[in-house]
Amino acid sequence: MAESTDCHKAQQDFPKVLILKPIPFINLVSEQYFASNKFTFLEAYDSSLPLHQFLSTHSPSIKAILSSVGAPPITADILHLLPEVGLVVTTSVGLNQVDLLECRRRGIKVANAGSIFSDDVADFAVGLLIDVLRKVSASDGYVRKGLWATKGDYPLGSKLGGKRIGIVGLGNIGFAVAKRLEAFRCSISYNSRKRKPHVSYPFYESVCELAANCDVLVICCELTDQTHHMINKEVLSALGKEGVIVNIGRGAIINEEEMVQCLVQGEIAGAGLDVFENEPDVPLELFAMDNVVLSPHVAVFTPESFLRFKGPRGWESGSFLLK
Ligand SMILES: O=CC(=O)O
Repeated sequence: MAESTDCHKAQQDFPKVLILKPIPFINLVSEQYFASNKFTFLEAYDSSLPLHQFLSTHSPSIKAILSSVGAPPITADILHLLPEVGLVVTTSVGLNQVDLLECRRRGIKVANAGSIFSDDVADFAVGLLIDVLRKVSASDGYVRKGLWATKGDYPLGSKLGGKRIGIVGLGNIGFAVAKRLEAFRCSISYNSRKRKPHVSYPFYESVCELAANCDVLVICCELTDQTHHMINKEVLSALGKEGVIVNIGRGAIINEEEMVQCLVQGEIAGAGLDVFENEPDVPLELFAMDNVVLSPHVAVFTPESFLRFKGPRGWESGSFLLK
């Protein structure tokens, strides 16, 4: 009994790490993760207290925040309630849910998943593109509904090789997508915040010009104030009636309403979408379109990548990059 009380006391002294929403797929590592002997995890989502009250109650002991894809935003208001926080870590690549300016202002360190899942996301982007062009999911549905036998052959898809691919955001993921599509004999060009001096792919300063010179746009950039709704009707019209868009970045980089309109009116040919503006809500119009492939934000990583970066003593140092 004394031992368990001591143990309980010792645990109370561990630095507290706040979690605002269950970490997706944490079952991949869960037992060791929650048995940490270095931290106590405080799961705000399990508390019956309203969030602000929960945070005020625990605020002196919360030293770090663990975030993830789809977690509530870590705003200046939340950070204001947590004066002892010195570190925010997210299992995601995207940092759009973290107020980075406020973190910088307060000297809070921020770490994300860096490039450890880039291959997985890039594989998925190529998968979505092949699916849209060659109608893999649509023809699967055709066979399953028994329509092959009653209605005959399904329309053929379009060839990937030779397509002009525009990568929007040539970071780790964008580059991994480009390398894969080069192997399919596609030609690559890109738009990024800045021209990359060591990259020979043609660079377009304007995303609209990139779209006008491509058959496919693959959205790989971060969601920021600058990229919010950057892909709008004008860009999609420039991509044109034969054009296809793939999004594995964040839903709100595309003006979803305008994209749906373009798809409904046949102003672009198709879309492969892993991310949406208001996840998990997906515009209903898309459900009826067999030129659109939908997935529920799963490009993110595979169990293999997740486990590869966990050594016998937990996460290997260097897996998560400090920003
Ligand atoms: O969307 C996934 C991520 O940001 O890791």
